Amino acid sequence: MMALSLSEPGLLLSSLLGVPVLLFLFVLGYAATFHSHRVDGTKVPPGSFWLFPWIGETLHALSLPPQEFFNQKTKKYGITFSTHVMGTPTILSSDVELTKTVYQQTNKLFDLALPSTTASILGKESLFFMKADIHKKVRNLIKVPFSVKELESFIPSIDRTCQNVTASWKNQEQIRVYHEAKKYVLNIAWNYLITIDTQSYPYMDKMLEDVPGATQIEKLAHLYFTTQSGMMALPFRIPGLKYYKALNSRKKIQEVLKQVIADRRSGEVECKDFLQSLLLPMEDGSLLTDDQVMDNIFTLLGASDVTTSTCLVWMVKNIHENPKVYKDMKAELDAIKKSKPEGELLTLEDLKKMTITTWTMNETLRMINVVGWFFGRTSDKDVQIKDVAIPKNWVIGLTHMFHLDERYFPEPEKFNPYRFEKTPMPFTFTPFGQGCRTCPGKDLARFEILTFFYHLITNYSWEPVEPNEGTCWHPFPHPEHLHPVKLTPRHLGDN
Ligand code: HEM
Repeated sequence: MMALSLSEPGLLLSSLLGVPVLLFLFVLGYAATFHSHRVDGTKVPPGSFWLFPWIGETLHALSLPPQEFFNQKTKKYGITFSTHVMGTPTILSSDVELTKTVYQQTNKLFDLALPSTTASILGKESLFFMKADIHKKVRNLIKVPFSVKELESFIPSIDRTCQNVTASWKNQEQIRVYHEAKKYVLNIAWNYLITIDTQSYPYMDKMLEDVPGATQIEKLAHLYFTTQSGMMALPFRIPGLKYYKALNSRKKIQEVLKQVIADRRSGEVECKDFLQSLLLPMEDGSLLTDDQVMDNIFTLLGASDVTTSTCLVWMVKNIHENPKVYKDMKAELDAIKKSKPEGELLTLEDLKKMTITTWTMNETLRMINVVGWFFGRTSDKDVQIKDVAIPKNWVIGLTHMFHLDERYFPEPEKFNPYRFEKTPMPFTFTPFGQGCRTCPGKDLARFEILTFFYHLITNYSWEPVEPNEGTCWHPFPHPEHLHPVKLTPRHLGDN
């Protein structure tokens, strides 16, 4: 048999020519495979998957604000289109009816689609990954502590935390709003979860002695932030890398929580907090395991932190850029402060009076999708909803882009809280989702946000240090430099 040698010029040439041809054929086949996907004869929505498998259009999408990517695609393909992002073929849509149906079919036809790193950081027993049956039982269990009735007794704790955080700004000429907002939200979350402000945990000092931070809550916050930064990182367990550090911090928090849970189960310590309600029997009499309890504590920390602090920072920015809104909020909040005896904490009745502040929160949530670019659903079966084919294992992304549709919100690019004087059309304003997985923390978030602006506006005025600060859009939208502002203390009646 004659051996082939690449040293032969003809063979070398044809080999070199062969590589691009093979590559071309591969890419053609790859693209054709996606475009030919059908469910019951219906083709997937039009779109493009770009050239390379796995990467798809990810880099292009991440290089733009979500709205711009969406506008580009919508112009070309319509309001429902196919793409390939984050390693998965994906359908994105701003169609209200389609979104509503996907929400209604969640836990029936669809499960949540989240990155695998999120799963390993939050834990596989997280509410996010629970299947229909257990999900329903746990949602029923947490319904009580998240109800307005129960949260009402937590308002003083939110108020005290807010006063501490805002008082700490007195000696600072400048703060970074996003950083402060995160600190505030996380302190509330830990108090809500395990009553750390009034309950003593002596063993934590030893367990957390090598963790940076002056107090137990600061140490827990430090560990949590390290954990969180691994959620969207590449999943390499290599010392020094974000994901590795995140898993180590998670382990440390778990050790602490194990001890806290053991004390509660033994009846030695009893508090009126979220952890205590997770230890109650579910409707069928069964109890959550320690792992389930711990994973759901991580879930609440993660779900409350990014969302609420993102809303807070954009609200601060929006209010400053809209003097009429600022003036009206100031009048509203000053009036509430004037009506209260000195030192009295906020009540539910006070929060209910914050109408313009609530509209401003809604308008901020309308304009910025604080949960990130989109969150997805996926199915292990082919699904067809009206004329949209969703093949199995594809992701259907819920983008909430209809918040920016002029048919539902005229002049959608304009920040106009007063539009919320009228209730939006059904299913067109859904910052907290819909259906069986609607955000359970929405009232807690609302109370935190209203309290924050009550103390900010009645105690300070502020000027942004960088009026033209850019925006980082991914994974969660925030001002590029965490929004540094200069604060000036103000007294009631001051402009
Ligand atoms: C402005 C603040 C917030 C916004 C905009 C927000 C929004 C959302 C959205 C859109 C979802 C997904 C719903 C779905 O998949 O259908 C969600 C889920 C969730 N949120 Fe929130 N959230 C906020 C604050 C909070 C807070 C403060 C907590 C808890 C302390 C919380 C806990 C959760 C949990 C546990 C889930 C998962 C629910 C499930 O899968 O059953 N969120 N949130």
